[in-house]
Amino acid sequence: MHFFDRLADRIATADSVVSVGLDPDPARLPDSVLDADLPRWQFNRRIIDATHEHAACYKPNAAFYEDPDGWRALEETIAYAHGKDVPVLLDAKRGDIGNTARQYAQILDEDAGPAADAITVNPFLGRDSLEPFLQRADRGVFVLGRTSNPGGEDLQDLELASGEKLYERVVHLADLWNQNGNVGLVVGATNPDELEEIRELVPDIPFLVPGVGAQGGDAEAAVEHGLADGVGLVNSSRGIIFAGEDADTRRDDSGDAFFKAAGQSAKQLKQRLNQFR
Ligand SMILES: O=C(O)c1cc(=O)[nH]c(=O)n1[C@@H]1O[C@H](COP(=O)(O)O)[C@@H](O)[C@H]1O
Repeated sequence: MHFFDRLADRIATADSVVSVGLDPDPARLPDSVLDADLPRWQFNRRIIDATHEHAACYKPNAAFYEDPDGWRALEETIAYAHGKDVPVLLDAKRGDIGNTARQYAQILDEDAGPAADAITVNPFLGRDSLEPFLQRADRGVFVLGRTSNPGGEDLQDLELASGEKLYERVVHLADLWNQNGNVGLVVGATNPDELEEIRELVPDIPFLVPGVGAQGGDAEAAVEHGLADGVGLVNSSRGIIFAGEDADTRRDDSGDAFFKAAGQSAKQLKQRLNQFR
């Protein structure tokens, strides 16, 4: 089954386009998980328990798992999310020469262990760097289009000789690369004008829209322009997983209040986004 069909099913089941970002910064974990064998896995497990009814997908960012314990935590997390019928979008922003890209793409391969259902990729190295991902028709490939960070404009807004901006060229290429119907675009909620413009350029491609919550992006624009035929994702990471981070809650041994706050935050974001769907 194609990734975007699976995602559409999940969006319908959860009545939600919320992507819950699993970015378990070790410096911010609550005391209740610190004694566990794998604190990041214990943290994610409790976040998933608290939020799964409201999650269209989980988006672990690979940066928070790039050490031996981290990869174990990530594998457990992917398997657990799948056990709750929630797809996993690995935010790894991959992009390298073909020979290397083939290795990176193995994270989409179930033979090698719990596999991500989709991945974010960086288009800077061009089509061959993305080919090993694009050819996996059953997996989603989200190409960075216009990112949410302030420095995104340094390169992405550059005007080419053709008069197009660089991000517009990337969007056009992503459309060409979408021969298997598995390409999405990453467009930050902090750029509502670009969101609207990119949606006009590619009416049929689902977006992953990060930047609501901690980065202060525009939730209404994220929904209005992020969805293609009702399919797309609006991500919040810190705004959900650390919603319970006041000093008392964080030190509480049971963790109950901490994780309850994450569940409430995911539910509130779902309800807010649903007003605009
Ligand atoms: O690809 C991404 O998900 C991404 C692209 C982008 O333009 N901006 C962006 O914030 N992200 C990721 O989305 C998440 C946002 O986290 P919060 O700011 O905590 O909600 C992080 O994992 C970022 O790496």
